[in-house]
Amino acid sequence: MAQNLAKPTAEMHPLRFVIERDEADVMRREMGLAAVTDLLPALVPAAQRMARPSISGYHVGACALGASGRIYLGVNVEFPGVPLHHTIHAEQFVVTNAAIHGERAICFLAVSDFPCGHCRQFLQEIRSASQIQILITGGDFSAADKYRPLYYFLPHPFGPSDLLNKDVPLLLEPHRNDLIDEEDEIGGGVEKREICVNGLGIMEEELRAAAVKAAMAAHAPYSGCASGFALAGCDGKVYSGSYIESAAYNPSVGPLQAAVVAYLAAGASGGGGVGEGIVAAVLAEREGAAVSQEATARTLLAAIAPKVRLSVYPLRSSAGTV
Ligand SMILES: O=c1ccn([C@H]2C[C@H](O)[C@@H](CO)O2)c(=O)[nH]1
Ligand SMILES: [Zn+2]
Repeated sequence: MAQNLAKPTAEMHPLRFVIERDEADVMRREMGLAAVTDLLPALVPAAQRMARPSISGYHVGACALGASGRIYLGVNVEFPGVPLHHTIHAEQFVVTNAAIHGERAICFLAVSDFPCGHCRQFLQEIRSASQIQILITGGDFSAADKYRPLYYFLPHPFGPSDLLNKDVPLLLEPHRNDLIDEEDEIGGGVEKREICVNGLGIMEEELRAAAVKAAMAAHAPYSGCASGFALAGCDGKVYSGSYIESAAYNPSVGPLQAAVVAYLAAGASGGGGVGEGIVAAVLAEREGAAVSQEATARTLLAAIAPKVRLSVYPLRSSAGTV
């Protein structure tokens, strides 16, 4: 299908995945737009151009406005060599991007295409999801005229309230999973081994701590398998992401996918493959839970960064549940 990704308004600005409130206001005024909600659809083509659809060639872009006033961009990311279910949808990317940056709510969302059923379901993990206002900028249906609430796109939803008590935190709400880091317990912190790559010294301990912190923040109320993933780039920086479960299970975003979102959102991968520049990887996950991310994470990591060895750190739940 032909996709028109060129739109002059979005061309004017550098491509970034997080736009601060003040910057968004400057952009809005420069573009002569009345409201920040008009800026979201204007940025969708810029988001589309940053997509990584190396299998389909189909660029999906999403722009979300957070309660903080920040704008988050999201794109679809495809992974050649592994099954299609590893794909990150643009809507999943934008929500994961917001979660990584500590956003507490998403109010408005502009997307280049209709969100698929799986994305409509994924959005249900956010409290009051049915009120999120969504505008579609492309497609045959002329929905670009106005925002409509998520319940218009997904009436009669199945969601967290079908499985969880009301007091369980939902996605974007603060999580503090009750986990004990076994390495810390046994040795008072792992031996500080240096992984020297490209002349850079990257502390495994720093990666492990980032992965554990991400696991503490994971949204895993259905399996209890909280997990987090940390990647090191050849710039010596650490990028981490938390596992996000869906009440319907299948639309969940794995911890490595979440870390890939952090990596791409920071512009760390350059223009090449998604895994370009990744030099080290760490998974921290609760052991003995009903599910495990390790095998899947190894498969995906081998596809995007074949030379990188994965370190896995087990975590224990102090309360017996997460
Ligand atoms: O809601 C949707 C539907 C599809 N895609 C992506 C997934 C895949 O990369 C490509 C073709 O399905 O479009 C999204 O990002 N969001
Ligand atoms: Zn989707």
